[in-house]
Parts: sequence; C-alpha cells; structure tokens
Amino acid sequence: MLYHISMTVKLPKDMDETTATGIKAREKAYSQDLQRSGVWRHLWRVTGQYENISIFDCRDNEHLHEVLTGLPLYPYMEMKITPLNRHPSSIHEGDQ
Ligand SMILES: O=C(O)CC1=CCC(=O)O1
Repeated sequence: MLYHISMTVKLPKDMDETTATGIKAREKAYSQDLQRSGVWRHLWRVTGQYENISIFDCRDNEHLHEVLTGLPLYPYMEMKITPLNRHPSSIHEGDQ
C-alpha cells in the first residue's frame, strides 16, 4: 500500500546542538536504509520549511505504524498521513 505523508519536524528550542545532531544523523541512516529497501519511495523537502513530503510503500497500516514510530525524530514530528489508491486513469501500472 502506498501512503502520502507530510512530516513536520519541531525540535524543542532548548534541545542542545549535540543531541539534535545525533538524532538527525540516526534519522538519516534509518531513512536511507528504508529508501534502499524500497519502503521509503520518495523523500522531498518542502521548500522553506522543516518539513518533508514522502511516499511510503508498506504492507499494511501496522507495517507503516512500525516504520514511522521507529523514526528517531518521531517524538518531534507532526504527521499527516494519506493512504493512496491507484487512479483508474493512471498510465503507471507499477503504482500500487
Ligand atoms: O528533515 C526531515 O524532513 C526529517 C527527515 C526525514 C528523513 C531524514 O533524514 O530527515
């Protein structure tokens, strides 16, 4: 199943630089593993915001939940999740 997800990162203003740098480095490694495995299909920065737009390909809602709650930045994110179905007029047969 495909999911469109927007993630907005809100780190506490009083979080020290070393802690923030460490969490971001773990987030990068975690997300790159998921991109290599095909679960995190697209990752785009929203221009001018500390926000991304992503497309995830997960087996089901439970799988997506596991993946998202494993994000090192998860405690500091607001997410909007939209499940996607293939559009009947789409010419991209692989998009499902
Ligand atoms: O910077 C972000 O939008 C949060 C994030 C997702 C993957 C990553 O490396 O950072």
